[in-house]
Amino acid sequence: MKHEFLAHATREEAADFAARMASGVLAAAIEDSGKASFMVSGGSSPAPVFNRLSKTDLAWDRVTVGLVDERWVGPEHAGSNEALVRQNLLTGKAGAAGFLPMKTSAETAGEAVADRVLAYQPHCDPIDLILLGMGSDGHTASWFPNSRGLKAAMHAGEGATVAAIDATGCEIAGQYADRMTLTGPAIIDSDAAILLIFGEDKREVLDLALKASPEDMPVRYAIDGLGPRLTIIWAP
Ligand SMILES: O=C1O[C@H](COP(=O)(O)O)[C@@H](O)[C@H](O)[C@H]1O
Repeated sequence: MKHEFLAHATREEAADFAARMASGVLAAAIEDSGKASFMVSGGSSPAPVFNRLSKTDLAWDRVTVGLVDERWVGPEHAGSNEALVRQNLLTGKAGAAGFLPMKTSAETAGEAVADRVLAYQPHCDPIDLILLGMGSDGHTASWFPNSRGLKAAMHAGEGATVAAIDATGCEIAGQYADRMTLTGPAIIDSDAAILLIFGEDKREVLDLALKASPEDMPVRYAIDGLGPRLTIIWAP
């Protein structure tokens, strides 16, 4: 069985739907097990969903929010995914949620992997909900085509929740080459997933990815692995 694809007329409607779906999934997980893990992406797409969720009634003190990936810069940096999440999601009602950073004081993402694998393990067993994005090169998380560490990250062993990526030379990664990302097993074992994409250009990228190999367009690996647990939400 494959993913569900939902096209909305506007980005506002898509963000409303994604926020409603996310709060429903998290509430069900809390009802089931008393807690929920919510792994979120950075980049430009998720902020409208974060803003809606931050105003949503939920037992946020039972939710642990973590990152799908991080650029190896501190939270004071404009490119930090942690900063985006703190400013847009972890405010208001959602301010009661716990937060699991990826960035540590280690010099490089690689040096922090062992520590972050352990920190993320209890919350990836499996992840209750993951919010993915997709770049115009077909990357998701920090799985950049042709990046160093991509294969090891996608095909990591069970329990290896995070990995380092060196995206030097990958245009879309820009100045943020040193990164940490959730691994293949962490992402594709998630109980539920949303892939949020905006714009006609990204719909074309998605169409290409559905015909491409996971190595060329790594979002394909997440789409195939998640199958019916994935909802793709798109708006022009
Ligand atoms: O660098 C990143 O890019 C992707 C896609 O971002 P977008 O700006 O095109 O929405 C994002 O999912 C990832 O978390 C981020 O680090």
